[in-house]
Amino acid sequence: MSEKIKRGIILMNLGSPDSTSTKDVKRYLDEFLMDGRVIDSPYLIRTILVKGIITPFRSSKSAEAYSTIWTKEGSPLVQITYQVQRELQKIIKEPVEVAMRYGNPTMKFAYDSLAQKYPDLEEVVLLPLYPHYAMSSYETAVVHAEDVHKEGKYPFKIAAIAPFYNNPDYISALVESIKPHIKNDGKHLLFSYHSIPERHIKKSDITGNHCLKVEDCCNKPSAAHAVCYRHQCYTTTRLVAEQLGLPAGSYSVSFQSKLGRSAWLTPATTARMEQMPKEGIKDLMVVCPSFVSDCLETLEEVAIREKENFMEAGGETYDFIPCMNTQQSWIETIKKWFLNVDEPVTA
Ligand SMILES: C=CC1=C(C)c2cc3[nH]c(cc4nc(cc5[nH]c(cc1n2)c(C)c5CCC(=O)O)C(CCC(=O)O)=C4C)c(C)c3C=C
Ligand SMILES: [Fe+2]
Ligand SMILES: [Fe+2]
Repeated sequence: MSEKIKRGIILMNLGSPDSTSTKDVKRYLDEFLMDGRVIDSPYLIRTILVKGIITPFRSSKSAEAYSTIWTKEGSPLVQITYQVQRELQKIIKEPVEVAMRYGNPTMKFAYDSLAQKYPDLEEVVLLPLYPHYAMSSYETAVVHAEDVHKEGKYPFKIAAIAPFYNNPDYISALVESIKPHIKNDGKHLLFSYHSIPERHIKKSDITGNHCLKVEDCCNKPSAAHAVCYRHQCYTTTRLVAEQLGLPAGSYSVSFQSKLGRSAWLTPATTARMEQMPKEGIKDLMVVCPSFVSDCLETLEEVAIREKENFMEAGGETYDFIPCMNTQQSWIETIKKWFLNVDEPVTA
């Protein structure tokens, strides 16, 4: 008799449009930006903002950006997540599924596939592919997964792996992805993280009086750090810099992909690209640790557009460091977390 499979894993990523047509991009952006954890205005204002202003104007520009990175298989982010699935499936016997927060494949599709193919499943481990906690990434993915799970009355329970920004295996895998680019030739290493609104940092603060309220908040001990995106980005940077032995001043942090006019985390990557050559930084490497898979924000924004900004401002060399993608140590790390799901991944 065949062995009963009791556990499975779902790799959860953000998602992409189904194609680069303006129609598909608009549908994707509407779903994404109507998420109250992404644009957190009251529903009516959000609807006017998103459907009346942002997506009618942004969709065609965004579709053009997607066309520059699209492959014959589709979106890099979705395809890389499938590649991770295949690599992981080679080294674990339990089923591995993929789900996107927005677009396809949906969370429901992943749960349904598992439930149909594996009737003995008792637990599904969710891995949101975000190293850092933000209400607009990790939180919305997990809440959505819980909602769909409740609605579908699936026979298995679910357990989510926590943000892994300081997990030693994640840090080592990230370091391994950066190391081949470091030649000890004086190049500056920029850690460019996805930005978020400052308002979100304050909203997520579980103490209500620490984040962006206390001077140098991210470096002062606080329970708020368990869900503080900026603290977690700084921590990843510090741990990677320590492991690479980078001297102070040879690396820095910036935040990319701002949308709209409100205050987002600074310094902005675009502003730094213009300033760095004037400060004497002419040779640059850029790594994007808020993403584990390459996507629009790394391949188009950082590898193409920000490079142009840096070179136009007087930069001389620019190395974009790809995400971990299907790197073997990253795949082995996911396997380890899955097999030890009851142990915390965050220190
Ligand atoms: C790293 C995690 C992410 C956080 C946090 C995040 C916050 C956030 N994003 C937007 C708006 C957009 N993001 C877009 C693309 C995009 N964002 C992430 C990840 C995070 N976003 C990824 C991986 C991607 C790429 C998706 C892909 O298909 O490759 C886009 C769409 C593209 C565009 O038109 O620029 C938007 C819009 C907000 C408003 C936000 C926090 C409030
Ligand atoms: Fe984003
Ligand atoms: Fe903080």
